[in-house]
Amino acid sequence: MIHGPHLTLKASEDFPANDQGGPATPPFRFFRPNSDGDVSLTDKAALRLQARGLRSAFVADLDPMAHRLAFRALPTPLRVMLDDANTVALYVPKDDEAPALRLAEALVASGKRLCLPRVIDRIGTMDFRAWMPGDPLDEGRFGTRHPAEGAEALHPDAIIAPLIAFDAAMTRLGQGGGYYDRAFARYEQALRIGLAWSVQQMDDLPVDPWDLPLHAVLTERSFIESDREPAA
Ligand SMILES: Nc1nc2c(c(=O)[nH]1)N(C=O)[C@@H](CNc1ccc(C(=O)N[C@@H](CCC(=O)O)C(=O)O)cc1)CN2
Ligand SMILES: Nc1ncnc2c1ncn2[C@@H]1O[C@H](COP(=O)(O)OP(=O)(O)OP(=O)(O)O)[C@@H](O)[C@H]1O
Repeated sequence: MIHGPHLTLKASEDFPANDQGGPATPPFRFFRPNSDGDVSLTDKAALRLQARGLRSAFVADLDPMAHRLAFRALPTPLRVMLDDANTVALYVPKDDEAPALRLAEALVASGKRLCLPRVIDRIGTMDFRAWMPGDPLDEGRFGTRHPAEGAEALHPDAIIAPLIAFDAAMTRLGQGGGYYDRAFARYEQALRIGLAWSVQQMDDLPVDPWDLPLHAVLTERSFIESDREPAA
């Protein structure tokens, strides 16, 4: 539907190279699998394994100062994209995921209500519960954390989502539970914004029929925006 060659990208904001004192990292490119290869790199599970390894090596190698500074600011094009969004969903990062909660203060300062996902069951259902910096978090499934019991359920206007990998067509590869796919389908008017380390960008991820493309991805180096109308 929305995927395809018509979906071209512009780098709306490329952060100055190495402005955070971090290592210069060339964009990673996956080798396309060849037809007689014995490892299918198009297989989502194999891609997840490799992408997790890359992400973890990248984060381990990151200069501590660069890590501390990453994702601290809300870049102007993202701020503009979020102009009409009252309620923004962040996530509590685990493992080496991009540190989404660092955006919380800036979002609150620009008048947004925040919410976080709460996993409801093991078959892919989650909802979004109100949260403010400083509010307590409960332990959830899969090592995730979510707002405490009783936090108000909110309808997000923008969903800032974790990911394992993304590509130039704004395809998102997640943990494989389908939690975000379902949330994107349920809140189909909401903006879908991926948050990732730049090393998580790959060439041509496989697309399943239920995959909805992201509207933008924010990395520690750039803000990559799809050129189609947001929340169409
Ligand atoms: N930080 C964060 N929160 C999130 C997600 C996420 O990807 N990251 N989710 C995105 O969907 C939802 C939770 N779903 C998740 C599904 C699988 C795993 C995961 O790490 N799976 C491990 C096995 C863990 C286990 O079974 O205990 C794995 O696949 O190796 C994490 C979250 C909602 N909250
Ligand atoms: N809108 C939907 N409704 C019902 N099931 C869905 C929907 N979207 C995806 N699924 C199911 O979720 C499962 C996992 O999908 P996929 O491998 O694309 O997950 P993912 O996007 O990587 O994970 P996540 O969204 O949890 O980060 C698939 O079996 C798929 O059938």
